[in-house]
Formats: sequence, structure tokens, C-alpha cells
Amino acid sequence: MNAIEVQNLCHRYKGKSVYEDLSFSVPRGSVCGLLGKNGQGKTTLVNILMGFLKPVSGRCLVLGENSHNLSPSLRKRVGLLHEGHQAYEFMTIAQTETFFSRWYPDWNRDIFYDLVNRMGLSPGHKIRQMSCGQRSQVVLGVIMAQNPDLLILDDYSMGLDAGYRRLFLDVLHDFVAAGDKTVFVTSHIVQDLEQLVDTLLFLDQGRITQTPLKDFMTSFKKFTFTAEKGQVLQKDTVITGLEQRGNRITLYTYGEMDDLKSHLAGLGIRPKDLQQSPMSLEDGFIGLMGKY
Ligand SMILES: Nc1ncnc2c1ncn2[C@@H]1O[C@H](COP(=O)(O)OP(=O)(O)OP(=O)(O)O)[C@@H](O)[C@H]1O
Repeated sequence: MNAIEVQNLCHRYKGKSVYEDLSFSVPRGSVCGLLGKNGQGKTTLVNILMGFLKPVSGRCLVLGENSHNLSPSLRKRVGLLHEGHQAYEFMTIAQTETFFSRWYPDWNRDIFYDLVNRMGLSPGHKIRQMSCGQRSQVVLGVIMAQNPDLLILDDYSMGLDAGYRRLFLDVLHDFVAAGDKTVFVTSHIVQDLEQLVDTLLFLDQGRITQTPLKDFMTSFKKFTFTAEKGQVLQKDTVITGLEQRGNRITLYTYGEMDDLKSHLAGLGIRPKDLQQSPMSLEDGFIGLMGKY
């Protein structure tokens, strides 16, 4: 069964299209990363999935229920971290835990305090008197303590330092390993997703491409070489992405080395020191989507 199923989704803001015909599914038990440049519609999609926004047309099922009519009992099974997450500023850490624990049948107090105690703040500390990253840690504690079946994280990284992000990745890893849990995550820190997701969704100009992470990281490739002075390359059917700094070229392609060599020869390019280089997910993201 799919945790999320989106069919022929169309959404516009005041006539301006975000997507016209989006379809994809997220199987239960998978960790799916939604990647897209700023303004491509990631948060809009999360808002539609949670029923906060009604799409122009199309069908979205979340844990089997229609997204714009989710029952309260189903909502309890979905942990949502919204972009720019909010905490009740007037509460203390302990009050936050007590308040939220009442709403969720599977609430796990230990998970909350395990994440929050790392800050070294007392339970009586007010949210108002915390830094942005510390508030994020409290909010993540609240979400993980819900022990949801489906976790939707819209840019969880806000304000978190590298150490806490790593820690949170460990927590997410254990969360998924423990059972039939699904994670749907967006992040601007693309390299984090490389350690976490098994499936990628690339959202670009209203179109979505779905691929297993492993397949993407092996089939998409990064090459580097030095071009002759004054030569300028362009993207084409073989060259999916390109970065050029002076004569130094970084090129992305689904082709093999031999395909690329003959393609470059056909373009009259004589590459010096052509080699395949290790590609991170962030490289691949830029290679596929471009910078701007
Ligand atoms: N309430 C709104 N009214 C009108 N346009 C909107 C509204 N919310 C978002 N948009 C537009 O819809 C598009 C998608 O926005 P959205 O916030 O979903 O993108 P995103 O992929 O989450 O971006 P980011 O990575 O910057 O967070 C953008 O062009 C944005 O300007």
C-alpha cells in the first residue's frame, strides 16, 4: 500500500500554475526526499497533502484517505513539520511536552526528552528565551514523540547546526528501521538527504521525476575537464548539466565516458584531463536542475 498517492494534481495561485498534471506515489516504509529549487511548489504540495489547501483538480490520498477530508484519527498518525515551524513561545519545555502529549495516543515522552535534553536547558526554560535552532529542536522533539506512521518534514534543517542535524538523521534512521514508517522530507541541505532517503522526487517547473537514490547516483555522472581557451559549451540531449569556470568544465550526463568523448568530438571540443569525478547528491541536484 502507498502512504501517499498523488494523481493528476493541478494547482494554481490566482491563475498562475504551480503544477498541471502531477502524479507520483510514496510506498509505505520508504523514505522519500522531495527536491526542487526555491519556489517549485514543495510547500504547496505539503499543504495540499495535509488538507490545508484544496487543489484545483486531481486526487491525493494520504494513508488511504482523501487529503482534503482527513479524519481526526488519521491526522494523529501523521507527524507534520511545517516550514518555519512554530512553537508556543509562552510555554516552557515541560509545558510543551505536557500539552502535546494529551493529543497523541502513542506519545513517547522519552523520545521528546532524549532530543531536547541535548540542549542542556532545564525543563522550566521558556521557548521565548531560546535561539532559533533550540526552538527547532523542541519542535522536532514534539514531532518524533508522536511516533507517527507518516512523517512529513518540510525543511527540518532551519537553524540547526551540523551536529544536531546529524543527530536528527540518526533519530530518523532509527525511526524508519523500527518498523512500517514512512518519511516524506524536503530539505535545502541536499547532502543530508543522501544519507537518509531511498527514493528521490525531483520537482522542476511543474514536472516530477521519481527515481531510487541508488539508481540516480549510479546512472547520473559527473565529469570534469579543461577546455581550450574561448570554448563555450551548452546543454543538449547528452549534456544534462554544465558548470563552467574559465576553461574548467564540470559536466553532468547519463551517458558513459565513451559516449561523452564521441559527443564532445562531434562538437569540436578537445577535452584535456577528462575524468569522471565522485558525485555527491548536491552535485547531482545542480547537474540536473541547474543553478538558476
Ligand atoms: N499563498 C500564495 N499565493 C500566491 N502564490 C503563492 C502562494 N504560496 C506560494 N505561492 C507561489 O507558488 C510557488 C510555489 O511556492 P512554494 O512555497 O510551494 O515553493 P517551495 O518549493 O516550497 O519553495 P522554497 O524552496 O523557497 O520553500 C512560488 O512561485 C510561490 O511564489
